[in-house]
Amino acid sequence: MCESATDAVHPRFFRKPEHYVRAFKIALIQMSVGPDKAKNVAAAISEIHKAKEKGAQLVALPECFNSPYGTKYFEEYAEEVPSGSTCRALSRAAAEAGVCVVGGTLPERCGHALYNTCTVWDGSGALVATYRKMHLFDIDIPNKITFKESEVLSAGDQITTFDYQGIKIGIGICYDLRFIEMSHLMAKQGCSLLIYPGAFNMTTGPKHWELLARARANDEQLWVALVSPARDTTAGYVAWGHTLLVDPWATVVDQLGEAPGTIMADVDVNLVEEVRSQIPIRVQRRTDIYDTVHKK
Ligand SMILES: NC(=O)CC(=O)C(=O)O
Repeated sequence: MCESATDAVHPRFFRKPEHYVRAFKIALIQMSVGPDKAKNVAAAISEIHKAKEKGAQLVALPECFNSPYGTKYFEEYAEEVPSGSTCRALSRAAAEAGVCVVGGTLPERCGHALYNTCTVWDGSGALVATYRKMHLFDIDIPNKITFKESEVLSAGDQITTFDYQGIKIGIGICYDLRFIEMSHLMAKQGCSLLIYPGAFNMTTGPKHWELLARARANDEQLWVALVSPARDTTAGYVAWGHTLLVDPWATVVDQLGEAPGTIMADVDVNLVEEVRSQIPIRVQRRTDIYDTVHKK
């Protein structure tokens, strides 16, 4: 078998660990979420196993997959991370299926504070990352939608990435998608994929959901996955749905509609390198004139 030029010159120093991969199969689960927490969690676990059977190696769930999305629900549905029953179920499912699980989000209780939190589990069921939504969803569009997460939630303050078999993945939650500085810093930290569990609504969804996913993919030349709950028109907050995957060329690889469903696709990091080498904006930035800095 041919050795690559790099291996031939520096056999010891440049060889990547055996478990590193260049591509993997991702499953994005757009599931229905209702008021019955146990039923929501059981549905998520069942979807993780189904995705594994179809070949998924990393499975991502939507924002608020164990609770309806709304400030009046967070206190009642909140759990401690990682000791709560939802986290224990996610850990068990990840270990039984042997897949990495990006556990959407759940309302987290920590002392007196509540957070909108994403947990990430590896294929042995170990917690590898916890991310608390950093930009709270406080908006007021008269006669359309007014929402104020900050009435009950506290904001996280840690940009969070994790390693999946040599591929760095960043996590954001819903409204975070609007903040280019955050995605830029995750890209600077080496991410090839950003996953955002999210639940845009019937006003902002059609206007901005796909636009922002493609914008972030194009700005940072990486993969972007947005994972929404399915639409429930009887809910207090009606989610847009439209779970989607965008590649580093900012092309929509697949997008669901409003109904429950799953996107199964290959995420190939070679594409990240292809775009970044062919359109080299990363090395052409005028950081002598401007910059984006990580303060915390
Ligand atoms: N629900 C959110 O956090 C964000 C959202 O719906 C939007 O930005 O629009």
